[in-house]
Amino acid sequence: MDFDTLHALGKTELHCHLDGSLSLRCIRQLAKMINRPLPASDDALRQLVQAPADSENLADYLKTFDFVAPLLQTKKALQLAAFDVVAQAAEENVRYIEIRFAPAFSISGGLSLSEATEAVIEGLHQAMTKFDIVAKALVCGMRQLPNADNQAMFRANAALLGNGLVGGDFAGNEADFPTSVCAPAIKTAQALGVPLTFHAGECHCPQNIAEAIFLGIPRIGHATACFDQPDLIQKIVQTHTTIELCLTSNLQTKAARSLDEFPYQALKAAGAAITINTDNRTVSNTTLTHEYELYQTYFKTTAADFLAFNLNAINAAFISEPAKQTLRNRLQQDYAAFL
Ligand SMILES: O=c1[nH]cnc2c1ncn2[C@H]1C[C@H](O)[C@@H](CO)O1
Ligand SMILES: [Zn+2]
Repeated sequence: MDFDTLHALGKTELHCHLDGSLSLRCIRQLAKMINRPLPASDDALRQLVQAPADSENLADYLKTFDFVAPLLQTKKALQLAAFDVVAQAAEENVRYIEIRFAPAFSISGGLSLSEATEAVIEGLHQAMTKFDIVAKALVCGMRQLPNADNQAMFRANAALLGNGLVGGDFAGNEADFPTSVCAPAIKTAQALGVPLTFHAGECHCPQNIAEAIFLGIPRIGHATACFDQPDLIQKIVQTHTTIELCLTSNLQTKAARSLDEFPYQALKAAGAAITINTDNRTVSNTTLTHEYELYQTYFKTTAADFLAFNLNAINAAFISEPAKQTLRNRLQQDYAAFL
């Protein structure tokens, strides 16, 4: 399929970070609101907000996020940011998206942990009235923060569940903060009834994936380190764990040092529920259409595969069964001409 066809295909995205996906136009708008000077040329700005081509690891990649954090400290900024990311997704025919962000990184201007989320939800709602897309929010605990902080964040946000907020995640510094360290906050989120996904396997540590599954988490972001672990892949299949693959991001963080270390083929062959995601549209300089193009080029992924991955995403989405059925019908229609 050519790029225009891939662009036109209906899509779904479970794994997209708000702060890593702001358009340059939105970054300029938010910077202006706080009188922060930015380079005049988009090329120069891009250098500041994209992960460096020579990132050595996840920690290196994550440094890029420090640049936008000060821009996301007011209700208005978070609303505009959420609207902006949904608009980008709708433009490439994403029918359903879950957008995640860390409330703890948006409270230095005086917002509370739940006000930050309310602002994101407001932006998502505004975008849904304008575009043909369903957009929901996930709140991220951060691995490097104390469990008490992540627990406070989930407690503060639990009341918003079902009202635009549909679940939670843990992101951040995996190399220094393994899954076991986060177990108390994971258990708190689960006790509060927060559906969870979880970043794991970006640092050549399959144990972090295994522990997340053991803790009962039904979706794993990345899971890259399972690529040469047949027993773990079997576990993923047996437990019906859905995997949120992020190809470009993995090559940048060196979670996969080559395509051979990317687990797509091994997971697909084993019958695992995989999904395709951008992770960070701006930091990784990608779009979902571009990711589809890469899968097609590298792995000969077909329209039937793409449909199957979209249906996997719908199955694992943190929304009601009737809402899922509406999206499934829509995607079946989208792909009918290509199968
Ligand atoms: O790929 C990632 N792995 C771990 N953490 C990540 C990744 N992409 C973004 N993050 C972090 C940085 C953001 O500030 C935070 C919330 O979106 O999530
Ligand atoms: Zn991520």
